[in-house]
Parts: sequence; structure tokens; C-alpha cells
Amino acid sequence: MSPEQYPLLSKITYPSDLRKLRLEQLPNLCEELRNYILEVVSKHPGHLGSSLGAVELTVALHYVFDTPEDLLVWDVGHQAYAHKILTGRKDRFETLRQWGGLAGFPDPQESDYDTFTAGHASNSISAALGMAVATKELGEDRNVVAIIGDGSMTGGLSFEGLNNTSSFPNNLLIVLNDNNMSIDHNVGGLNKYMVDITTSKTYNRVRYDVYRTMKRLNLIDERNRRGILRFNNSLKGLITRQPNLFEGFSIRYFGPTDGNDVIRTVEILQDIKDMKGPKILHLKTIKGKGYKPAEEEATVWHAPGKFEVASGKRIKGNTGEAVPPNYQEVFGKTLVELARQDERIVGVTPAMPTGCSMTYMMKEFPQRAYDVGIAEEHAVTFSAGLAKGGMVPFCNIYSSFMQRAYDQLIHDVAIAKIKVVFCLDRAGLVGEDGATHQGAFDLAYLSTIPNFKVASPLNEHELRNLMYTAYKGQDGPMAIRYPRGKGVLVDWHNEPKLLPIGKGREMQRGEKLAFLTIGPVGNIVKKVVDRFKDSDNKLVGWYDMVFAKPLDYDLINDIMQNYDAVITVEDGIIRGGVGTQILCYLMENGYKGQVKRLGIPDQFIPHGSQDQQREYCHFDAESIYEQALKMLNL
Ligand SMILES: Cc1ncc(C[n+]2csc(CCOP(=O)(O)OP(=O)(O)O)c2C)c(N)n1
Ligand SMILES: CC(=O)[C@@H](O)[C@H](O)COP(=O)(O)O
Ligand SMILES: [Mg+2]
Repeated sequence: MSPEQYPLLSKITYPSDLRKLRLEQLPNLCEELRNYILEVVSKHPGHLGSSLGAVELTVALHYVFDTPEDLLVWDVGHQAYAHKILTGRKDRFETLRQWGGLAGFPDPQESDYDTFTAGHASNSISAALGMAVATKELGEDRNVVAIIGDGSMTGGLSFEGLNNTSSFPNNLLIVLNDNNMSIDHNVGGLNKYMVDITTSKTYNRVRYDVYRTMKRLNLIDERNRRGILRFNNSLKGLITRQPNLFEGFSIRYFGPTDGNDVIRTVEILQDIKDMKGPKILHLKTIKGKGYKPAEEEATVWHAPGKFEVASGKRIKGNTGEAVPPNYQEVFGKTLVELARQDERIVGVTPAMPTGCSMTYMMKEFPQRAYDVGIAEEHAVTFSAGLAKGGMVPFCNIYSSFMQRAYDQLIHDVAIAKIKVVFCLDRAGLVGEDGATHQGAFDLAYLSTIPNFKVASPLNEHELRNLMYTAYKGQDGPMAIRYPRGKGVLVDWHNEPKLLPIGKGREMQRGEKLAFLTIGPVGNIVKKVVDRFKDSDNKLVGWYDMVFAKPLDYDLINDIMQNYDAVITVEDGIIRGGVGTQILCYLMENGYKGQVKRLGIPDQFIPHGSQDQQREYCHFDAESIYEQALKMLNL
């Protein structure tokens, strides 16, 4: 990092260096941080807009608090790039989200400054509250701060934390970083409340008048700054005629104030830092702050991929050739096609309309597509309610975020056999988001639930067939899981047809070794099978199981009788996954051949490309081929 380009930042390794700066130098430091984030993230893609918007509050927090002694708990953590840069990781920042490099989210194994696992939204208040209560219990003198966005504040877990905050002695500070955006537009009553509180013109005018008058009379000093903050709070109650939501939880509320004004944010933090009891500071920030394209199109620039900083042009690597669509696009367009046929079909997404392509449905049938905010539990039970009310809901949730809603799947859906179609996006290895976001567990956790059907398509045609089958060819809950990214068929738009429930397919007959696969990972196995074809096309067989539940036992019986060896391959955790279910069946039924299960081992797989992750897990084409050779004694 050149001192010419980054005169302040180049001298900072840790927050202790930052604290040596004068207050008036901080705006320049923020500018440098922003430029550095842009320089690196344009080449090594990651989450941009949130981190740009949080630069000032990050600098202010590390300036005022004695980190890492004081504890900062970041929610989601996609806004924490400035935090990473300022806490000893500047020189590795270029390795962001790459295999062996820095994680995209705070990670306690990466740094002492990262106090808690981050990646899934809304856990920061509970985690920080626990730390704050522990601190108090142990008589330690340290501050604990949770930093949470307006979108993440809508998650149920946040409310559970807020509700609990005043129950035990603690001095927790919650910093609410409110940019009035989630990835897409933020939704719901809380969002409206926060907009109202910010845009109350009378409140803002009176507050400003009071401040100006006091300043003119030279009445603003350290002593009465707190008095002004308190006065603002009472004023807000009087003028907006709304009780303050957070005060209602017995949490002292300060703000809203401009969180992109670093000096003002430092001053306020200094004022409230040592106040006793739980408190919340509401900062208004701009997502993408300081980079025009990101400010103008916050959703696109949430995680834009590679781009040219100067022009704001995103680099797409488009060769002009026809390429297969993303599974997400196929889901989105197929849902619209089905919805055209049946007005009972509706879509539900917890805050991921763009990510999962529910946007197609929202565009054509705005009344029949529901973004419920970051609320996976609610999304599942709400869908069950919709179904009870006569609709056919397609509830799309990322596989790893569905982990939040396991009880709802069982209690609110499966027991009563309610027909909801769950589309689990980002199933399997997801790439650069890493451990927190891997869709590793769904095949295992869904297969254990009675009354559930669980399937995964080999390709885009099969995704369409499964969506159609879930809607038209069965009753009760059914889950369809598919991965992040491109399919395999350029000509993907088939006429959807009904598939037999619980039936797999023989893709190639062989004599010695059978591959049993589920989902798109079958396309990798196909390459391996083709490689054997060159030498001996009788040696290996391949079966696409299609359903993890019910499993096709007829097919497995046939395989048992005709092959000496079986390799199962799934893009999911091995323990409890489809391979394990097949292994149990084979053993229970006296199979004497060899069995090898390939998939995600009993570990959390870190960030990197999906290819690197598959290789690490030994289910890339080469590893599968080697495994087959070994079992065939070749
Ligand atoms: C449980 C969970 N659901 C969904 C997501 C996907 N997600 C990541 S960031 C984000 C938006 C969060 O909004 P906010 O907290 O306001 O932060 P901002 O992006 O605006 O900085 C969403 C929906 C997630 N990480 N975790
Ligand atoms: C931080 C977060 O949880 C999301 O932004 C997530 O990274 C989205 O993943 P996709 O890029 O796969 O939609
Ligand atoms: Mg936000």
C-alpha cells in the first residue's frame, strides 16, 4: 500500500494506530478506506455497498472504544471490510473470500477482533447481550457493542434479543445502522416505523432549532450534551406521537443521526459510551456511500462481482455465446409460468427476491409474491397458513438460511401434511460466502422429517419437472433443492411433465460399479462415466436418484443384485445424507459389495470457489474417477 495514495491508512495496522490520529483527520481516513475497499473489491468480488456505507461508523467505533478489549459484534458481517482492514488484516485484504484467504465475514478464528460468528442475520443482539451480561457478572470493565442493519433488525431473533435486553443488568450498546435497505428494499412495519421516525419534519426542525439556539448561546459543552440527547428523545415522543419502540423495550434510544458523519458519530459515541444500562444509537447511513453507482443502485451493488472503479462498469465475462441459465432464473420463470395456469400459486421469499429470482413473479403478479423480510421461520409458517387458506405456496429459501426454520418445517408443516413447495436455493457448496452459507445439511435434515418429499434436479429440465410435479403431482410438503449458479442446458425450456414420486432413473447400465447420484452433481459423475466409456463401456453404471425421500428402493435392490461396488455422490453432508441412507439400506439388506460415500465431510468447508471446495471434499471429477479406479482395482 503506497503512502502516497494512502497517507493515513498506510500507517495503520491496528486500532491503536487509528486512535493516535486527531479527530479532524478521520474524514480523510474514511476516504482512504473507501478507496481501498473499492480498489480491492473491484478485483476480488465481495459485498460492497454495505461496507462502503459503514466506513464512518467503523472508524468511529474503533476510535472511541478500546478494541479488542471492548467487544464489537457485527451482524451478518458483510459490512465489516473496514473493520477487517483496521484490525491487522490490511495486508491480506486482497485475499478476500479466496481459498486460504480472508473470510468475507467476521470470523473469531481469523482474528481476536472478530468476537462472534457472522454471516446469518440477526444474531448480534443476543450474542452481544450474552457477552455484556457475562462481563457484568465477572465484574469486568469492558464495553460490548452490537452493530446491526435495519434489514437484520427485522429478523425474529433480533426481537427476542431486544425483548430480553432489559431483563438482566448490562451496559450493552446497540448501533442500528439504518440505510433503509436490505439487499432489496427493506419491508415491513419496522421499516415503516424507522422511516417515519427519521422523516418527521417537525421533530427534525424543532431539534435543529434547539441545537442552533444552544450553540448560538454557547451552551453546548460536554456537560449538557447528554441533556440534549435526552431532550431529543422526549421531543420525539411528543412530536411523532408514537411511543419509541426501543424505549418501549426499556432500551435508551439516541438518534437518528447521520452515521456517515464520522466526527459527529465519534462525539455521540463518546457521550453515551459510559452510560449505564442498555442503549441503542440509531444511525442513518447511505448504502454504497461515496461511490455513485452503488448509491444509485443499491441492490445491484450489494455484491456486484468484478467492476471497473472509474467507469462503474461491471465486468461480466460475457463471450456472446449462448450459455445455460442459472438455476435461479429457471426457478423464477417456471414459477411465473405455473402461476399463469393457476391463480392459487403464490411465491414467498424471506428477503431474497433478487437472489432467488422471485423478482419475475413480483413483476408479473405483484399481489401474489411476498417478500416477508429476514424471517425464515415466519416465511415457513406463513406459507403453511397460505396453504391452509387455499393457496399453493412456493416458498423459496436459501438452504443454509432454512436451518433457522427447522421446527416450523416439522411442527407447522409436516405434522399436518400441509402442501407447501419449498425451493431450497444455494443447496450444496456455495463458493466464496464460505462456511456460514454452505447449503450442506438440507438433504440430511429434511430426510429425517416424516411426510416430507425431498428431491433434487439433475438439470434445468428436471427442475421444471420437479416444480410441476410438486404442484400437480402430489399432496403434502415437498422440497426441491438446487445449487447456486449455472445449469447445464442452453436449451432449457422444456414442457414440464409429471415425474413419478420417489423414483430414480437408470442413466447408464454397467456391470461392476454403480454411481448413485442426486442433483446436479450427477453432471460431474457423467463426465467420469464418459471417461470409462472410452475404455470399457460395460464397467460402470450411473443412476440419478432424483428423490432423497422417498428413496427408490426398487432401484437400489436392482443395483444390489447387479453390481459389486457402489459409489454415492451428493453435494451435501455425508453424515445423514443420501449416501448414508443408501448405505444403511444396503447393509440392512445384506449387500456384500464395497460402498463408498462421497460428499461434504464432517467439517465446515471454508470460502473459495465451488471448484476448489469440491476438490477439497473429493467429489470433483478427477477425485471421483480415482476413487472408482481404486474400487475397480484398476
Ligand atoms: C438469516 C439470513 N437471512 C438472509 C440473509 C441474506 N442477507 C444478507 S445481508 C441481507 C440484508 C441485510 O440488511 P441490513 O442488515 O440492513 O444490512 P445492509 O445490507 O443494508 O447493510 C440479507 C437479506 C442472511 N445473511 N441471513
Ligand atoms: C451476506 C449474505 O448473506 C448475502 O449477501 C449472500 O452473500 C448472498 O449470497 P448470493 O450471492 O449467493 O445471493
Ligand atoms: Mg440496511
